[in-house]
Amino acid sequence: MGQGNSHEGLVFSKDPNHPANLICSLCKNFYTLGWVTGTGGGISIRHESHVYLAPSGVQKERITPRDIFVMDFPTKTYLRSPPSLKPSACTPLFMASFTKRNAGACIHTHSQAAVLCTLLTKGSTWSVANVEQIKAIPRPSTGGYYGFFDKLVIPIIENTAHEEDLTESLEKAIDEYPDTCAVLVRRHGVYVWGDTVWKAKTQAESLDYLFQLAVEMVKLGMDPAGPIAGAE
Ligand SMILES: CSC[C@@H](O)[C@@H](O)C(=O)COP(=O)(O)O
Ligand SMILES: [Zn+2]
Repeated sequence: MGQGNSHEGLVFSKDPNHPANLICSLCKNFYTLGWVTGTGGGISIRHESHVYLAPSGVQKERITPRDIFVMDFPTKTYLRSPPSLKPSACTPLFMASFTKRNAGACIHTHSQAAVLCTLLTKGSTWSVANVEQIKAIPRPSTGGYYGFFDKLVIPIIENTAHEEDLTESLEKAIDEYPDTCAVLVRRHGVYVWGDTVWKAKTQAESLDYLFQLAVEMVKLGMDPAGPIAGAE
């Protein structure tokens, strides 16, 4: 065991639902979806007072629990730092969802559909309406979820040279869009969070479905946020 691995109990568990195991299995899953290819993207999980983070610049689908960083959430100090690795550059962005929204997990993808949706508009939001999958997206102001006839609006922030420099604009978007569970990053990807890791996953999947659908709709000359044809 190298230096920095003194807290093995924090990451080694036979439980497949232990956050350190989940980060590894979900990254494999996300890799097959094209969300975390070429080291981009990732996921962080907050469980009780601990935040679990992947290392930076590594092939995310090959991470093992040995590589996982653990932060003490109240003090923001690292309890476990694997030697020769740095925590994900997305850490301050994941932390924004934990501190501002009390999220239990935050997923960052480099999904091409997400990137394309940021290129379909020069504006600061992306919208979709009247699609069944919208109903999987929570709407905190109502205490429930979006309805089929609602318009879902996701803020878009501009990309920066370095991931951590996105923090201020992501925090601003979270404040300005209290109903959003995601922020798109132009020419880069999306951050999606949820109350639990499973909610974050279903919300990220639902949003990616909507991003892919919207791209196809635009190719067919349809407006993803427009009214239902014939119902105007
Ligand atoms: C392909 S490099 C991508 C990184 O710059 C960044 O955008 C990213 O999503 C992952 O950062 P990382 O520090 O590897 O967790
Ligand atoms: Zn990224």
